[in-house]
Parts: sequence; structure tokens; C-alpha cells
Amino acid sequence: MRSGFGNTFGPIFTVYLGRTPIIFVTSASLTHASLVEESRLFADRPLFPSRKLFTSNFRNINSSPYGPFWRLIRRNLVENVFAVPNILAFRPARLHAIARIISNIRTVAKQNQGAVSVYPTIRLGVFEILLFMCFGYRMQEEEILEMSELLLSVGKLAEEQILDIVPLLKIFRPGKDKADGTLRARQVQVFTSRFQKYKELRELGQVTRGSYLESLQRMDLTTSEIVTLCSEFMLAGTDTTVTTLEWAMAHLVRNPSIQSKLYRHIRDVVGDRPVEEADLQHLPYLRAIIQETLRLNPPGHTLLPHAVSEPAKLGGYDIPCNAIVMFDILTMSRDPAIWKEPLMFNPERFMQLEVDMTGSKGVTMIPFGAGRRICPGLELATMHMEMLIAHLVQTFEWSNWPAGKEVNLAVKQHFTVRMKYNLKASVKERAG
Ligand code: HEM
Repeated sequence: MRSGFGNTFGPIFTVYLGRTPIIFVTSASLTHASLVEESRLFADRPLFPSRKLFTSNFRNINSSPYGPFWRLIRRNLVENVFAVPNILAFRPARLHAIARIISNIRTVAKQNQGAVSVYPTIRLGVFEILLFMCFGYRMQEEEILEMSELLLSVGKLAEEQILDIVPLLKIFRPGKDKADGTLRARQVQVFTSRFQKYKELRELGQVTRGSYLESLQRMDLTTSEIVTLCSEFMLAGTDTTVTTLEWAMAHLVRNPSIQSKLYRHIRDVVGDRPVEEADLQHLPYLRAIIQETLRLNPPGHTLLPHAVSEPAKLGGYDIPCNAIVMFDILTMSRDPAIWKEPLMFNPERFMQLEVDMTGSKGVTMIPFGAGRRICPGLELATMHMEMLIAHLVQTFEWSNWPAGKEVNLAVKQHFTVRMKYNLKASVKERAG
């Protein structure tokens, strides 16, 4: 099990790929010194040429250079869409999607002697919740599948960023530019047809107010930019959340006593009825399980690439403006100097310890980043993960499939760092 690059190469080191310096920061204190104490300086992003097309010329939140446009679109997301009353307005969509996931699990289990592949069974439900928040109306099954397949193709391009750093590698991807152009045209066409449907339903008073699309249409943005921003919302929120859920379920399958403790904890607090959002604040053990999962298996082992807006110094190193700065957060969250028995899955540690995942007072684990570029979806994602784990464990008992076979924790880098072998588990309906 990897503990991060830091153990091998030290707290900060540079690798050259072609002419581009890539500076890896692996220490928690240097991460705090840069992302929190010098937050403004380290809040820029490198501009990868291959992303120009799919980001409408770097006009989405994650790729936009630090500046007024970034501030405007980020503030819109945080203050309008992610405001608590607005999130609560989408509660019916969440409950609908959770019910669908549970029903899918029952169907799949029935067809496969009790066995369920966790990732694919959960993914569409999480995607559906975000689609609803993005567009304000419930899409038909085939529309959801079309959007999902389309965005999986768009998301795959993020895995090809190496081509920007070493352009020579492009010879292994002949026809890439043409294929990208075709995909972008399809993305714009499919999204535009959804915008049209939104307009029709809105005129009939049949949309949930407060969607991301509604907020974006109030701003001075082009259709292409709105397509890009809606796509980012879906891409940033789906696989990060589902990857973490799969890891959490893997740990619960590997640790039946922790799973039983969670089940009893939920029963003690809420009784027999399904967990609701208002219960979450009374379920610290549930939160501890999510935190421990994010510590041991953050869906990104590094943050998104950062850059400095002017030449800087960090840990005695010069950081030039053309450098790509990578924060290796896995090293920090598995650092034995910070965490006792760091490779052990032990949610109890969070029952005794108040951990600030935003890193503002000091960095120990920052699965959502820290400073100005911290993930704006932190609270929404946490709520979705807690609700889903609670319902999955309330409804079913999860165990190894086939019985006696250990869960394999090998990793694979996709858009997120996922389980190399999709978790397949056996589910048994709980008595009630
Ligand atoms: C378990 C779930 C999630 C994790 C672990 C996660 C993690 C992260 C990380 C590590 C970053 C990069 C921070 C940096 O570069 O410093 C990020 C950025 C971002 N995330 Fe998330 N994320 C999650 C869910 C979500 C959700 C649900 C949304 C929205 C629907 C979202 C939207 C974004 C956006 C827009 C950015 C770019 C922020 C910026 O550059 O200013 N994320 N996230």
C-alpha cells in the first residue's frame, strides 16, 4: 500500500517533463505555508492547451486563472446553488435517487445470487441527484444515460493531460484534435437540447427553482460557457463522490465489526425509520467512517495542478511561474508523524480527535484541498456520502463475495483513484 512520494523524495522536489518543471510538495507544513498562508499567490492554475476547447478557453471554475472571472463564477456556485436552503430544496431529488439505488441493488442482487458491483450500481443515482440540481427537472432514464455516457467521454480527456507536458506523445494519438472537435460539438448539441427543455418546463412552472442552470442564465455568459460550467458541475461531483463511497463500502466489508457498530449507532439514534438529512449531525460515527475513508483513500492522491501568479519561494525552492505545483496529499494523510498506525482503517481516531479537513488551522488531511481553491462541493459531497452510506447499511448487511475472499485494495488511476477491481459484495436484507 503506497504511503505517498514524500517518504522517498522528501518534502519538496522537482521533476522535469520536457521543459516544464513539476514541483511536488509532500509535506503538510509546506502545504499550509503555501495554500493557506500564501493562499493568493498559490491559487493560480497552469493553462493546459488541450483543455482550451472543453473549458471554453479556461472559463470554468477549476481551470480558470485566479482573478475576477474565477471569483464571479465560484461565488455564484457557493452563494446561490450551495446555500443551505437551496440544497434543502433538492431533498425530494435526493430521496428519489437513493430509493432508486436501493431498488437497483435489490434487482441486481436477485439476478446474481446476492452479489452486487458497488460502483456501477451507485454511480447513476449520484449522477441523477447532481443532474437534478444542475437542471432543476427530473430527466428520463434514457436522457440520464445519454448525459452520463457523454460526460464519461469528456472526463476521459482529463486523463490525457500528459500530452500537454510532453507534446511529442501526441504521435501516439493520431486524429485526436478531430475527435475532440466532434465530441465537443456533440456535448454542446446535447446540452443545448436540455436547456431548451428546461425553458419549456420553466414556462409551465415545472422546474425546481434554484438550479445551477437558472443561476448561470442570470449571468453574462455564452451558451458554450454554460455548457462547460454545467459539465464541470457533473464531472467534478460524480466520480469523486462515488469513488469515496466504493472505498468506504470496501472498508465496511473488510471490517464487519465496524459495519455492525455503524448499524447499531444508526438504530440507536434514529430507530427504524430511514435516516434523514437532519439526523446526520447526530451521527458522529458515520461521519468518522467517511473521514477515515477520505484519509486513507482520497479520490485524488494529489490536488488539481496549481501555479503561482508571480515567482515565489517555498521551502527554500524557487517556484517559477511556468511550474506546475502538485500537492501530494496522500503522503500527508498517511504520514506516521501525524497519524498513529496510518495504514489501518480506524474510524475511532476521529471520535477522539477534532479534524479540520479544510486545513485552515494546520494541514493533516486535505482531501478537498485547502485555501482559495478548496473544493466548493465539500459540504454537499459529505452530505451525499453520509446519506448514502447510512441507507446502504440500514437496508443491507454487506459481506465478502465470494464468502471468505478478501477484498482487494489495489488502486487504479482513472479520473479519480479508484479500486482496481470493482468492489463486488454480497448483500443480505436486514430484518428491519
Ligand atoms: C468526495 C467528493 C469530492 C472530493 C474529495 C473533491 C475534491 C476536490 C479537490 C481535491 C479539488 C481541487 C482543490 C485544489 O486544487 O486545491 C476540488 C476542486 C473542485 N471541486 Fe471538488 N471534490 C468532491 C466533490 C465535489 C462536488 C460534489 C462538486 C460540485 C458539484 C465539486 C466541485 C469542485 C469544483 C468546481 C472544483 C474547482 C475549485 C476551484 O478551482 O476553485 N467537487 N475538489
